[in-house]
Amino acid sequence: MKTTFVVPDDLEPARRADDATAVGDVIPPHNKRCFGCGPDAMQGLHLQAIAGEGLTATAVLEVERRFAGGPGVIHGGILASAFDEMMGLTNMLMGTIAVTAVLDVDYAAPIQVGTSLRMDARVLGLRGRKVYSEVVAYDAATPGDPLAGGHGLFVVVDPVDHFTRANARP
Ligand SMILES: CCCCCCCC(=O)SCCNC(=O)CCNC(=O)[C@H](O)C(C)(C)COP(=O)(O)OP(=O)(O)OC[C@H]1O[C@@H](n2cnc3c(N)ncnc32)[C@H](O)[C@@H]1OP(=O)(O)O
Repeated sequence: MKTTFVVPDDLEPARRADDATAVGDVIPPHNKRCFGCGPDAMQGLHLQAIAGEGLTATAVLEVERRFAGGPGVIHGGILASAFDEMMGLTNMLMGTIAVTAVLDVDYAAPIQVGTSLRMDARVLGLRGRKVYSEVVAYDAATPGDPLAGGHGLFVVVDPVDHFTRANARP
């Protein structure tokens, strides 16, 4: 895969929170109406990310017909949303909330409607409030070369302050 996203080579190590979701359990949605993970988002992706060892998580997105962009293949924005959510949920294993500042997607191959898309995400490391994460996606039925990959730069925020200010804008 190819990417222009630059991951600093001197990242600080990130640590799993003591009370993080147990390995093998679903990371709870951060908002029930979230387009990516919320059970109450009627048109959403309904991602269920299973916490892995350390700061990793895995989920499967069933690429439904409603997610199409070009004929028979996933819409690029849907894939970007899924990647954003996967990394955002995985970041939560640190016990912090981090919002996306930069999202980079490598669309390595077309992904057909009907694919069970396995996404493996992990936190790469920190630089102050900045969190660097990555995600790689495969066809769950026939694992081989990745179909797509993503990187994100997230910034840790105080969620009450962040969302209060965001919602107060005129
Ligand atoms: C609820 C969480 C669940 C996750 C679900 C999935 C994630 C999402 O989709 S979140 C929604 C989409 N994202 C957003 O709405 C975020 C909107 N942006 C913002 O609120 C702000 O720009 C925010 C919080 C990212 C940064 O603002 P602020 O807190 O003032 O931090 P700021 O001081 O500007 O930047 C902090 C660091 O990040 C860097 N940074 C910030 N934005 C960028 C950027 N676009 N590119 C590169 N670096 C950046 C800064 O340079 C700075 O670096 P350093 O510490 O080395 O100086």
